[in-house]
Amino acid sequence: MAIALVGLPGAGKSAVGRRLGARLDLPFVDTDHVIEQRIGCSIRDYFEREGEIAFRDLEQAAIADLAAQPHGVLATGGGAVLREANRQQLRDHFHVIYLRSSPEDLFRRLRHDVKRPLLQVADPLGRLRELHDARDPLYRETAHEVVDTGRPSIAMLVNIIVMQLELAGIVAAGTPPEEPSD
Ligand SMILES: Nc1ncnc2c1ncn2[C@@H]1O[C@H](COP(=O)(O)OP(=O)(O)O)[C@@H](O)[C@H]1O
Ligand SMILES: O=C(O)C1=C[C@@H](OP(=O)(O)O)[C@@H](O)[C@H](O)C1
Ligand SMILES: [Mg+2]
Repeated sequence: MAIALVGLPGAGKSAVGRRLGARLDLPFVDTDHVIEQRIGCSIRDYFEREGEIAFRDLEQAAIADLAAQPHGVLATGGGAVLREANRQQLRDHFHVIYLRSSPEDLFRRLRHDVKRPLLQVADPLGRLRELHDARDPLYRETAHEVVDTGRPSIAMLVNIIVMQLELAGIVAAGTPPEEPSD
């Protein structure tokens, strides 16, 4: 079974994905982590040094590799849906869930974050609004289902996703629920 999470930076793809993998007893992979292992430095440093297009090429290669043997829970980077080839690979080989969030909620979560290169600007909330407008249709086009992340905690989101996967017959019913620890 292969599940991929898409959504804007801060939507919870990495945090929810890790806990979802543990809950379903499936391996968890983060494309950003795969890329960092390959380049031997942080994505922020790579972005600054080599530019966005070089990063997108690495991201496309990582997604193609992971889609060749789809298994487990995959957290993508927020820009993975920008390329048509990635959208197709994800849609064809994974059950894709769009973690939808408002720019305002994301801003609250990421205000003090320094790791996300696209948000190191004077007006990060404005940038998040632009990213949301440009990408929301692409996330929707790629995803098989949409989960709203505005109010639920990470633990609740894991429970909501498992319930939806059970209802859709993608995982067997009866996985014990996540403890609400946050
Ligand atoms: N639903 C949520 N409620 C509270 N905090 C969250 C939620 N989703 C994510 N976070 C927090 O927001 C930050 C960004 O989450 P992360 O998983 O790295 O996002 P992404 O991988 O989508 O960019 C992390 O500190 C994470 O713990
Ligand atoms: O939105 C984007 O274009 C990006 C999101 C990041 O991942 P997260 O969505 O996990 O922050 C990372 O892939 C890179 O900085 C580019
Ligand atoms: Mg992430």
